[in-house]
Amino acid sequence: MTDTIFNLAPSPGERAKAALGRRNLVLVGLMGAGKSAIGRLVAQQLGLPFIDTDTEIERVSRMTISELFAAYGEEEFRALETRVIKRLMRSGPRVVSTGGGAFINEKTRKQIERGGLSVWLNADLDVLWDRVNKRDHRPLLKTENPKQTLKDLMDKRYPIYALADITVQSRDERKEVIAGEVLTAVIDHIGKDKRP
Ligand SMILES: Nc1ncnc2c1ncn2[C@@H]1O[C@H](COP(=O)(O)OP(=O)(O)O)[C@@H](O)[C@H]1O
Ligand SMILES: O=C(O)C1=C[C@@H](OP(=O)(O)O)[C@@H](O)[C@H](O)C1
Ligand SMILES: [Mg+2]
Repeated sequence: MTDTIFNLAPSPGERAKAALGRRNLVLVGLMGAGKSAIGRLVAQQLGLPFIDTDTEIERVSRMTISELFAAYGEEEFRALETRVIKRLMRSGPRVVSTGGGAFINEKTRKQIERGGLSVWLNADLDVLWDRVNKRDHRPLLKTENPKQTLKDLMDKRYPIYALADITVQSRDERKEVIAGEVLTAVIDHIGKDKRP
């Protein structure tokens, strides 16, 4: 009997999904914060579709992000990014992981504010560096001193990421734990919104 009652209690995923309604859950933050990896897990727990905007841009352009930067430059990439996010924010719900620069662009940020609930995956420099250092597919980090570049981007971008609806600390902890904290933060945030 107790078991039956226990099993009927909604899971954090179900509660967060109900709280989200038709809104998209949008992950923002710097390169290496875990937006793509955590977003995928969060979507699984919510039972919602998952879209990574970089993957979507690569799909529609039939080029990798590095190829796009090399052939057309960052400005053209940002224009594509804005267009993809605008389209995604028109319907929902789903989980959307953005590229690190998306939320920094004012036009894109306004679109996210209208169609989504934003979550900043905040992380310190050493955590980010450890993660991005393992791969070389990020064009903005192809500099003489990529760790310093990352630090400069943190200084510029963190005040803007801080405008997100919710902040979750991404750190040296299992991905499932961070994904669980995102769900709890969504439930808490929306609960607070509804209080008189
Ligand atoms: N909590 C975590 N623990 C260990 N590795 C992680 C964690 N979060 C992300 N990663 C790894 O760090 C790398 C960068 O993550 P990714 O999701 O691509 O970041 P972003 O999309 O924010 O740039 C990936 O290899 C990913 O698997
Ligand atoms: O920070 C940025 O401006 C960028 C981050 C990348 O995505 P991730 O944050 O998923 O690495 C990708 O969109 C592109 O290389 C530019
Ligand atoms: Mg990513």
